[in-house]
Amino acid sequence: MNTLNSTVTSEAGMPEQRTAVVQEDRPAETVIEEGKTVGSPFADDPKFKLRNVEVFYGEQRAIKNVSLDIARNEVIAFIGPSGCGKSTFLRCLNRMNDSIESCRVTGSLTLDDQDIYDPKHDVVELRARVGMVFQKPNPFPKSIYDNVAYGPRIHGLANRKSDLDDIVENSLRKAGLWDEVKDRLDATATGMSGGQQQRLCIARAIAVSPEVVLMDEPCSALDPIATAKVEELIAELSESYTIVIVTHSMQQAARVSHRTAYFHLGHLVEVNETSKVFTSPEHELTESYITGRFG
Ligand SMILES: Nc1ncnc2c1ncn2[C@@H]1O[C@H](COP(=O)(O)OP(=O)(O)OP(=O)(O)O)[C@@H](O)[C@H]1O
Repeated sequence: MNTLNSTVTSEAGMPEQRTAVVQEDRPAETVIEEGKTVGSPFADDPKFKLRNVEVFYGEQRAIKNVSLDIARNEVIAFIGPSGCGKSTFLRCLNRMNDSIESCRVTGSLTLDDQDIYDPKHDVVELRARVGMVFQKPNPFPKSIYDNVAYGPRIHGLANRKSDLDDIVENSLRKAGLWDEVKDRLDATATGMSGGQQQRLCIARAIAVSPEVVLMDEPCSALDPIATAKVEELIAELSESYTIVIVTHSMQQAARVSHRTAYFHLGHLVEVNETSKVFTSPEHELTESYITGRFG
């Protein structure tokens, strides 16, 4: 028997132990060494630098000593079995977890070397820099125009009506929606199809010129055609923005992302170039997940 001086979690989700005991006849890769991520979790010039991040819901530790860089203008996908902590970790990046009373985040999280959890950090400004698109399209019960104009108005980004018109048009164009809605900007947004609503939410997120867009399963409520449109959009947006996407679909991760991060029971097990993760994963748990042995 070998003894590891670190916390591990077994593939079967056995309780954590501070000291891991590995059976000789069991490959070492089936255990997770806490804080050790295989592959390439770090970048030369990161946008986000995340170190030893832990997230607690009350006593429950949902994210366990995760360190990761998110590079400028990359699309990185977070994948892993249900409940492994993908959304929790994503929500740390613009402090969306702040609204959950029992939630506590520790570790170092910087955006362009600024500590985003510094109590002096302006959360409204952070969320303008790091926008978010949710699983279910959630347009405001307002007109299409007002949905996109909302952010620029509250952030004072346009002095004149014509400036606001330009922002609305550009955002809708970038979201691939302008031609479909330009003749009915005053129509209520909730009357649009689900796919159009989700692209409107993307237009709303980019209207405030964010640097990063977080997407939490943005296509899970969409049909295949609407999904394909959003995926095309992600590829176009990646020229201007850093994109972090949580997805249950491995095919989607493979189609849209440059790097893929595999989470398991709150640990970040492996991060690599997406093609490598899906063709030759380094960690046995990643391989088990992508080959459908669990998940
Ligand atoms: N608001 C909350 N309060 C308490 N526990 C929570 C809360 N949100 C998530 N959790 C717990 O934290 C862990 C990680 O959940 P999270 O939703 O981040 O996982 P996930 O990988 O995104 O899951 P899924 O793929 O099912 O959406 C789970 O055990 C979950 O039950």
